[in-house]
Amino acid sequence: MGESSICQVRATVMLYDDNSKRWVPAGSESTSISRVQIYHNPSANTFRVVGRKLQADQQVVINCPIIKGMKYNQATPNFHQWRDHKQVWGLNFGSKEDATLFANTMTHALDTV
Ligand SMILES: CCOC(=O)[C@@H]1C[C@@H](CC)[C@@H]2C=C[C@H]3CCN(C(=O)[C@@H]4CC[C@H]5C=C[C@]6(CCCN6C(=O)[C@H](Cc6ccccc6Cl)NC(C)=O)C(=O)N54)[C@@H]3C(=O)N12
Repeated sequence: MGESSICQVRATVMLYDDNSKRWVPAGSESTSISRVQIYHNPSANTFRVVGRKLQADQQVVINCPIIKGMKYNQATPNFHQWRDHKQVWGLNFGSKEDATLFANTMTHALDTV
């Protein structure tokens, strides 16, 4: 049994650059919308966030496991963020509905792992 996508939203995936104290777009320089999904592997009971640019190249801009105890911060209604072991991710959602859907799925994942 492989992984299946349990939620799909549109968001710009950002990384916080500690040196410049700025948010920079993940992946190649261009700030653009990605399709961001949460995948669930039921046999391993693992979840991860995967984002691909909507542009032709479908570049993977985030592939981040959802780790037990991770804090998911809804900084604003459509900008949410979390830390992994080495960086801070930010999602700038295309809509508040997408933000709510993603947050609900992330919360479910964090309650389950
Ligand atoms: C409107 C104009 O927006 C902007 O120009 C930029 C570009 C906008 C998108 C393209 C983006 C949108 C929305 C706002 C919302 C506020 N915000 C910030 O960055 C705030 C302001 C101060 C700054 C300081 C630190 C910083 C960065 C790194 C992480 N962090 C923390 O505070 C973490 C948070 C956290 C809490 C709990 C759990 C996990 C985590 Cl991660 N705390 C800790 C304890 O880790 C942070 O989030 N910060 C955004 C912003 O400015 N911008």
